[in-house]
Amino acid sequence: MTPAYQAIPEYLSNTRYANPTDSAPFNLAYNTDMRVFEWRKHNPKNAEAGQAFMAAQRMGQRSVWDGQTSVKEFEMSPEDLQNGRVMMCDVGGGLGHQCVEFRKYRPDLQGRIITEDLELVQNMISNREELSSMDISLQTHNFMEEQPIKGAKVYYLRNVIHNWNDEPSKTILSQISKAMAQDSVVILDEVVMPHMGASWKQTSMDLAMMTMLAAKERKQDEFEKLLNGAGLTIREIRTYDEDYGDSLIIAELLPARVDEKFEEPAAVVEQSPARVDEKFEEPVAKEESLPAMVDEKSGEPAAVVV
Ligand SMILES: C[S@@+](CC[C@H](N)C(=O)[O-])C[C@H]1O[C@@H](n2cnc3c(N)ncnc32)[C@H](O)[C@@H]1O
Repeated sequence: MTPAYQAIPEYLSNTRYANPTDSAPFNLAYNTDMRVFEWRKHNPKNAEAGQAFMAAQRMGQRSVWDGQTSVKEFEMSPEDLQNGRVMMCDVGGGLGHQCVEFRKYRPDLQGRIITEDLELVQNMISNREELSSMDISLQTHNFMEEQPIKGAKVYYLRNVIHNWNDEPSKTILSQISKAMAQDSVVILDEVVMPHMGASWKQTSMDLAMMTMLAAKERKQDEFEKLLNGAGLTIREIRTYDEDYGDSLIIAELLPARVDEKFEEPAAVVEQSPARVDEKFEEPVAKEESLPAMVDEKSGEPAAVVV
């Protein structure tokens, strides 16, 4: 990462100090047009170090699976269990470490767990026996493409969306929303930035995302707008680490999307922009959010990774 940080002044000077959205200082430093994840395919040693770091990065910090944060969304009905429904689909789950931690935390919650990531990454998994003994399966998946796991109870994404700017994030979330059942939820496990007075831990994460990936940490209203664009809306936010603002953002299908997918009465369609307005007091124009909702095409400062 260091060469990318060193390239920041030159990169910003070249781009007239605009917020990076396509390329990043990383691209200048490593003289490549590829994004980090693509570049790592050609630099397997870096890829391995990056994945190991992600698995370990929050050690010593407060874990989301520590008994203080409700995980009620994962609870399955007897019918769900009988039908073999997937309880947790960890999208961009890396080496599957969050699934293992979740199982250890709540062994009483039965239901299938699937961890998804790129083939290159899943080839690095060395504890396959441990995963299968915990009923955790691997699924190779590019999250820009159709989500193969349909109707999971929870689609969980930790530190995934902060790696991408808005357009690709919308694609990732749309692929999931298309696969959701009426009662599925998406849980984003991400930093939620405050409007003012961000801590140094938060700003260092934000800087890392900009430097490596032309991406960013987001505020609550930015998450809501992004989710709306993928047919989703925030149901609840549970912050479990105040220093970082690490939070579970629980999102469900927008009522309009439920009607569209499940052919239910359309009586609540008009509520969706109002809900956003109410919650965040932002003028969310109907023209802006509704077409997007239905557009299917489309530790320490150093301890921050992509
Ligand atoms: C910041 S890491 C987070 C990993 C894990 N969720 C965690 O919290 O430790 C982002 C993950 O996204 C994966 N990823 C990047 N591009 C992907 C793609 N197109 N499809 C699926 N996974 C991808 C990376 O391989 C990496 O494991």
